[in-house]
Amino acid sequence: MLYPLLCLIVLFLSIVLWIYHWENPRCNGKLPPGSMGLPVAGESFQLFTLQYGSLFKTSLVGRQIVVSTDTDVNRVIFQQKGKLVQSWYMDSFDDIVGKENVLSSHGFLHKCLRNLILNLFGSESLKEKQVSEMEELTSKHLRLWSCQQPSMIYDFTVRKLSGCNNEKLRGCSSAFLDGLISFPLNIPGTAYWKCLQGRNKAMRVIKIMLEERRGTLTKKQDKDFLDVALEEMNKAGTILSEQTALDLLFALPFAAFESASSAVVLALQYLQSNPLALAELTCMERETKDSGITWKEYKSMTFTHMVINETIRLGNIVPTIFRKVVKDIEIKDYNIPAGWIILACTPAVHLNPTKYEDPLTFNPWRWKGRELNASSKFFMGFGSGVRLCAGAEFVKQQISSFLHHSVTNYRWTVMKEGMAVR
Ligand code: HEM
Repeated sequence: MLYPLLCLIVLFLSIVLWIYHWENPRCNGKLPPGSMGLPVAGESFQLFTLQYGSLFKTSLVGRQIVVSTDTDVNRVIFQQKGKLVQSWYMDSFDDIVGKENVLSSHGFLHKCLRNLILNLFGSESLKEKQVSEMEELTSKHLRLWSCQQPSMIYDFTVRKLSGCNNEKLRGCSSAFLDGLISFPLNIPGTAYWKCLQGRNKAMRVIKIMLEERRGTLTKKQDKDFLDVALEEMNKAGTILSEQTALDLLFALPFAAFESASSAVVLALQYLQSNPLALAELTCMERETKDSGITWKEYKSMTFTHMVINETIRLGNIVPTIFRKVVKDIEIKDYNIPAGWIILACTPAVHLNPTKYEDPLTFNPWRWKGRELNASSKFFMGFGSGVRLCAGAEFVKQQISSFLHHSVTNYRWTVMKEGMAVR
């Protein structure tokens, strides 16, 4: 009788201790305010109603988390080069986009992947050549749009990566995109399962593309990502494995397509409801109206850049960025222990009325006289610091080309009202 009773008391005390530790996590200082919520579930269900100020602790799906909408804290975190914090994404995200994806990679591997991407998508490689390629493709796709074939951004990214438009690869994309943001339940029939199936199919196609290219590798001038990746993989002591290259080839078109197409659609929606902005965009003076836009012209399209920044500011395309704390951080009188996740909500500053007057209004003119860079203290739509979006210049150029052609050569009407949910 005594033994079961003792067991019950021990069990009870262990549960009480566990709940106490859950609510009062270990910390070498003061944690930010907030609550850890219920054991395990944390505050997953209340996240969007929490009100503890701009920096608070909580727990979401079993993780210890500090949420930051504080611009200074976010800036400090983004400037870190992996010593205090590391980029972090959920395991289910890594399962889908690949374990060695650029977003989750660190140190030398991250540097190597980032350089490979910037070689293709950074502003140096964009200049004249890309402007004309983009022009040609935009015009072609705008014509195709009348036949309902909107896949411009996806096709262009795949072309830059592999030199061709692979129909089979495009076929895998819809299943993949449906499941990218879904509950990670790998059971036949679920969106997540379909997504992993889509990934497997796409990876088989990409592997064949890489194999075919391996057999025909030549020293050509105009290299795509397959050429560059194979060259890098052939170097002695390289850190780039075949799997990493395949993961990158798989993930980039989707990353580019998802974000850039959202931005284009939002820009059109905002412009449609703001005739003054649409008129100003339409009457851009051209040196020679019949030829394509030059790099110099693209750089001087100030109002277009203002429209793009305003769209990204208002559009919340990337609502949060995650970092994992690798060494205790002292910040603003608080201590964030190693192992915790920081969820940096960059859009909070974009909608802060003290930084942007009447923040929910689409007003491209507010950017007059402000910096139009991809990142500044009050604009982090493309992230900031060492992980600043590697496709920022590329996507801005894509959107500029698209907006210019659609407003100068076409008129559009809204056929069915959509609703953007923030
Ligand atoms: C409007 C469109 C886009 C938005 C709003 C956007 C936003 C972002 C943000 C916020 C980050 C930082 C993530 C972090 O710090 O963890 C990021 C990273 C990245 N983006 Fe974009 N992005 C866009 C388009 C693109 C495109 C078209 C490409 C591909 C060419 C691309 C490639 C990347 C890559 C490779 C990274 C990782 C950089 C690194 O970790 O060093 N993005 N993007």
